[in-house]
Amino acid sequence: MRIGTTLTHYIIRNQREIAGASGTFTGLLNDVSVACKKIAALVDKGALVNVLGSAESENVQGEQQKKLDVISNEIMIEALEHNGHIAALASEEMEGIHPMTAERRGRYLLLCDPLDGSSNIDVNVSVGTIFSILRAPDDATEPTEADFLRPGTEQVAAGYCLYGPSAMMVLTTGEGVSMFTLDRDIGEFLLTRENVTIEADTKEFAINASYQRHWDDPVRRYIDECLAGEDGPRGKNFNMRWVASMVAEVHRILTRGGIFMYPCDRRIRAQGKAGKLRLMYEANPMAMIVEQAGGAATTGTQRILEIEPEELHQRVPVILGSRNEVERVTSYHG
Ligand SMILES: O=P(O)(O)OC[C@H]1O[C@](O)(COP(=O)(O)O)[C@@H](O)[C@@H]1O
Ligand SMILES: [Mg+2]
Ligand SMILES: [Mg+2]
Repeated sequence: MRIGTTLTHYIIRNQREIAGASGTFTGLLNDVSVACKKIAALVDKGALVNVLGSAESENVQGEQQKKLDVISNEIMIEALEHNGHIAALASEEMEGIHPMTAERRGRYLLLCDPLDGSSNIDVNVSVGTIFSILRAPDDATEPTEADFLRPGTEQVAAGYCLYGPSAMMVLTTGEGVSMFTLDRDIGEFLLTRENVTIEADTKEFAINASYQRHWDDPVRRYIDECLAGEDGPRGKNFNMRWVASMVAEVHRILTRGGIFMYPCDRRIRAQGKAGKLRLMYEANPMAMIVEQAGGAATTGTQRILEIEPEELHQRVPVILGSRNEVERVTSYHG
């Protein structure tokens, strides 16, 4: 499609090709983009408005919430609640699902991490919103949590909005990945890149190396080999990055390749968890985007998109990005 096309027009054009499309999906993506524009405006204003700092509360996962975590969650609910596009919403910041009333019940389910990378809010470093869209069950009965527990292969669409120097919406509906940049003067996301692909090889990895002493052998081996550079078995030097906002890491990988790892380790296992990142709000949508761009995403032992979810707030190890590197780390787990 023509570079500069608005996100709304882009979605309408896509949907026109689908027989029987009712406009609900177009409306839903429009709701999400409105919410993201509102969050982008707040992130942009930062210390000028009262959105920085702690909210003095914890979310269901026992994590300290930031004011902007709570506000972003409210913005998502408000944008989606009245339009009849979704049957229910699930969010990292809410313990249970948020069902719509019967008269407002739509055909889709939306899952989101309203604000990803919250530790970066107060230091003015990139954060983002991640979302995943599933189809609601046909029978139009009251949606339940069980309706959300579907493998990532069933996602109808996934995307994120990066609040960086520019705000960017990155979207897949299962036919490749497109990027839109927010033109703040006209308040629209405009298409700036289509058919995004991730190089199969890379010389850049991202991992929080402060947990090195807790790592399992396969992860330790992979990183040791990268660090050994030209003199080691890989025969090339690697660069390292860690933003601590998954959205920013994935965006870098979509732009110039790389591998991102948040593995399970002894520290995480000792807390009774299987990983740090959330399957439904982080791993699944990002895995769909990365695969749609020709990359790969595994837990080390399994393709992320094929995991059968057991609970809404389930956590998983994540290894994603340039295909050959992800396959290498995964083979070390074999
Ligand atoms: O602080 P750590 O352990 O490096 O973790 C950073 C990771 O945590 C996350 O921030 C989790 O997201 P939230 O901010 O939504 O909780 C990821 O985006 C990021 O990759
Ligand atoms: Mg997150
Ligand atoms: Mg979050």
